[in-house]
Amino acid sequence: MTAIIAASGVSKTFHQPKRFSGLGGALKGLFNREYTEIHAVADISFTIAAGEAVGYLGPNGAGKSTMIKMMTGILVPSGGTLSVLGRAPHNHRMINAAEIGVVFGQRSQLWWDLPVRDSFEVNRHIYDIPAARYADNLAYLSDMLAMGGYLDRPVRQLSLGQRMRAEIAMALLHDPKILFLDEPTIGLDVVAKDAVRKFLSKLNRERGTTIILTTHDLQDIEEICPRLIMVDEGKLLFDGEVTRLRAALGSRRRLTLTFGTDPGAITLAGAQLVSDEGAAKHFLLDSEEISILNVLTELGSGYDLSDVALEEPDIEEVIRTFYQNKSKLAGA
Ligand SMILES: Nc1ncnc2c1ncn2[C@@H]1O[C@H](COP(=O)(O)OP(=O)(O)OP(=O)(O)O)[C@@H](O)[C@H]1O
Repeated sequence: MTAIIAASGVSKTFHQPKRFSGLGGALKGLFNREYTEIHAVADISFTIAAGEAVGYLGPNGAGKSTMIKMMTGILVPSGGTLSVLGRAPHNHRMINAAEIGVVFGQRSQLWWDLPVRDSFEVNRHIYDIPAARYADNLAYLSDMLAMGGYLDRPVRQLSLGQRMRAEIAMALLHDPKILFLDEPTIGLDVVAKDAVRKFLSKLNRERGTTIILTTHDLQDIEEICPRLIMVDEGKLLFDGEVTRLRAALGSRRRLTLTFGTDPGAITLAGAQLVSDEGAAKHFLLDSEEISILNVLTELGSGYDLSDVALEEPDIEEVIRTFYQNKSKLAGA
């Protein structure tokens, strides 16, 4: 697959004027400008292929929005090279804008007092979308995002969930190859989050639209993005499949064996008993290699086993372990 986004040693440094306290400090600041350097993005490299869905994750101030703003051409990198669809985005903002879609969860692109449909019409003119394609896309998006009931209502009357669905539709009317989303589910309730996630996942699968999203919500990653890029303090900490992250951290799967009657104490090689409720026993498996078949063979016959459940470690737990074990990942 060809890379449609390539970042090589990309960095972004902001220079913020130092503030001094008190009146004397304010005067000092006027005549003696000193700056603090903020390395919002520091030497980040990755490539993204067409059709991928990638989650960009990190704590507050990690540099996620700054990276998205560079990829969309809003900010100019301070160092390194960045290419989106074969071009440096900040040098080709107009052409770049025609081929990408952008959704900023906290900033609306819709016109507040106009009906949703009118905002869409504005984009139709800006992007010069042919009438038939516009009609097709509007029908598809309106159906997929269940917007039929509110297309003719002013944006200010919409719920946050309705508005977010309209924001996403607005960003997709011109058929962008890449959709960037900065915190698309922030502030939404569970039902609205679910609708947004299902749609994005379907869009990626059915239309092959490349998706890059930043989020604090790990469930966004679980449901939309097989690949995860993690950053902290501007630096790249992990880039790979969520499953590889789990394996690298040794996060363990949880096995629950349920019996018709309490079989008493049970020990299994390769598994550690973490809680014993009599008829239900919970184990943590020591490694990725152990399968249910291994366990059942180890257990042997003669047990009144009624259910076996194997759960992947919760992603929240994986990420927590990650931040506690950053160094372990260096060689992962
Ligand atoms: N225009 C700016 N001028 C100065 N510093 C900035 C500017 N924009 C961002 N920063 C700083 O750069 C760092 C990274 O900010 P950024 O918004 O990219 O982080 P983030 O990971 O998106 O955070 P959050 O999850 O809180 O949105 C922060 O320390 C922030 O204060």
